[in-house]
Amino acid sequence: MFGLGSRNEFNVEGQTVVITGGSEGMGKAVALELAAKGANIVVVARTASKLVTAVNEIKTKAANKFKQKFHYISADLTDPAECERVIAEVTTWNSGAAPDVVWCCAGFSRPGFFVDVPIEEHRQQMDTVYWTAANTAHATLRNWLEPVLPSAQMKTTRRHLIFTCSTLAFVPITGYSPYSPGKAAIRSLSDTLSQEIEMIHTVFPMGILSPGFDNEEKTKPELTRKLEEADKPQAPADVAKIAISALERGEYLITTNFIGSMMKGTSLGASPKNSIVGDTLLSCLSHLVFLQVIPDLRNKAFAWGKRNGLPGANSTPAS
Ligand SMILES: NC(=O)C1=CN([C@@H]2O[C@H](COP(=O)(O)OP(=O)(O)OC[C@H]3O[C@@H](n4cnc5c(N)ncnc54)[C@H](OP(=O)(O)O)[C@@H]3O)[C@@H](O)[C@H]2O)C=CC1
Ligand SMILES: CCCCCCCCCCCCCCCC(=O)[C@@H](N)CO
Repeated sequence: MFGLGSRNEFNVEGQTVVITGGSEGMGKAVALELAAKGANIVVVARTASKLVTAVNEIKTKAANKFKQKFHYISADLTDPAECERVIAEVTTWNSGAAPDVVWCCAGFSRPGFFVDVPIEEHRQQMDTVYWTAANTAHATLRNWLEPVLPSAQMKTTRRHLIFTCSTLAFVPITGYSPYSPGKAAIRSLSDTLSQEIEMIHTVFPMGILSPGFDNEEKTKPELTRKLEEADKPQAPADVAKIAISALERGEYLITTNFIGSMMKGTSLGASPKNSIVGDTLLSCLSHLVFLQVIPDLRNKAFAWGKRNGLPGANSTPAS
């Protein structure tokens, strides 16, 4: 938990890993990295054609192509029954053994000012961001924690359930109101589960140069772009590598760059820490930094509002 040892806390060689949202972006990058480390991989997303292409690419990265297996399942994870089906199908495919690692990467953002985004879309974002993760976690943990008769017990490897959040769960930015609340809910679920089980980790990326990012740029307000200009979006492969190294060190809340760590520091609260000394110092330092950052963000928003008017003022009223 404290990341002090040199032991690899996330050895996936020979293990079976399920990655939701594994057909593109960060999820696919995670799949490619873990295939190269010797894992069997199952990627899950809705669009089968993208999954087929992804699996073919993931296969080429296998450390041992004679031993490793690859599979995809098309499912809409906003539906809890679909998550149960996914875990059951993986278990059958895996010769009756549950997956060892489940990494929730599914999700995307549809930015816009709160009043400009129809209320149904806010609810859909909660489904896409929070419920895909919570449904997957629920189905997985029910499977993992199911009591087994002593005579049927077998030695299981160390299991890991990993959520993919966003640093917006630490520091919200205007324009992401359809999205950040779902990510903040994942963080809360993660902290709650960390008191129940030891196998939970959550990754908080900054911008990722993925197909999802290209899409969100289409509806992102100019002000949002301005407020996040300090962020230099990272390549999916870099985000995957940095997150996996942190998992190997046994970290719990994982950030992928300096600004992300500052955002975590200022919002660490009662979350379990990776390192008592390191995280406490980070927290102190980031609180000092944010004394200046918070008014800066607010002033930029105020100045933008003065120039452009209130959100919603020019939008057509809901019918
Ligand atoms: N891009 C960014 O800047 C950032 C992204 N993140 C988070 O990181 C994760 C990965 O993002 P990114 O790399 O951009 O991903 P992409 O948007 O590029 O890919 C999203 C993946 O999720 C799948 N997916 C979406 N909805 C569902 C659903 N209902 N059921 C099953 N699968 C679904 C998509 O496939 P399909 O559409 O076929 O279902 C696809 O495989 C997400 O959780 C995102 O919120 C965090 C910080 C920044
Ligand atoms: C030294 C400290 C300075 C701190 C400045 C704070 C600036 C805020 C940057 C916000 C960046 C948001 C990245 C997440 C994006 C995301 O999750 C979406 N792209 C969704 O896909």
